[in-house]
Amino acid sequence: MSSVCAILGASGHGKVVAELAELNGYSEIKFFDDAWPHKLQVEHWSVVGNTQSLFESIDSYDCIVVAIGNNSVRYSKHREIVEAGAKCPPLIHPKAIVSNYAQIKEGTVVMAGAAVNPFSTIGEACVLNTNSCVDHDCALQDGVHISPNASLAGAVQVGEKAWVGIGAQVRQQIKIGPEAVVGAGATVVKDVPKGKTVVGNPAKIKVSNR
Ligand SMILES: CC(=O)SCCNC(=O)CCNC(=O)[C@H](O)C(C)(C)COP(=O)(O)OP(=O)(O)OC[C@H]1O[C@@H](n2cnc3c(N)ncnc32)[C@H](O)[C@@H]1OP(=O)(O)O
Repeated sequence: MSSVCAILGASGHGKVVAELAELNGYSEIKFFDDAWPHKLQVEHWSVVGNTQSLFESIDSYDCIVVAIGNNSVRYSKHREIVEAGAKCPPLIHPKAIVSNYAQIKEGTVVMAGAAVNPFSTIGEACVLNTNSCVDHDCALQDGVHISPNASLAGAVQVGEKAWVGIGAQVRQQIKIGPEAVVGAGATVVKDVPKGKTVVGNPAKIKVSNR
């Protein structure tokens, strides 16, 4: 029997999510994007409607993933579709390593090479991107993005909708506030306040953001 995955957001990230869904056994992929009907295709997959048409057909899908890079938009759209009754199981790449003792909530995607170690918890609509590492006892709230090759040491806490940039590293037991941004390549050795952007090694609050 065919199982269908709907993806909201016909973006580069959406393409990675489409292949991830195929690897998770979904035989049919349907994209939705507000650029429809102007945009009808993303690579070989069809864009079949916009956000409104997705809501109108929400019961038709075995899995719905919001593949929008912006953390706030992704999380709020995810909540709207969940409240409308969508099924949003997490998608985990067969070559990701997720501990049996970790917890991953709905709407989250775990890309190739990512690792999640024991007793870490990952909220809803998060992105654990390619080769990212979430070590033991971390707690990630909803809507977080850990970019490719970024690493969290043990017991790091990441607040709702925070973004850890590509190749960043975070020392054990650090708290990253909600909606904070850790810049690409940063080394975080102090807590990051809510909504602030930090860059560099050691990471400091970006001047324009103080
Ligand atoms: C699969 C995927 O593609 S997932 C996406 C992966 N992408 C990422 O992880 C990107 C993360 N984003 C960043 O690192 C961004 O550069 C941010 C958010 C830190 C800053 O973005 P912006 O506010 O647009 O900064 P902008 O590019 O205007 O640069 C402003 C200054 O900060 C510096 N700066 C920007 N980012 C960094 C960084 N990561 N580390 C050090 N300095 C930086 C710039 O050199 C510039 O300095 P200058 O004023 O002396 O010339």
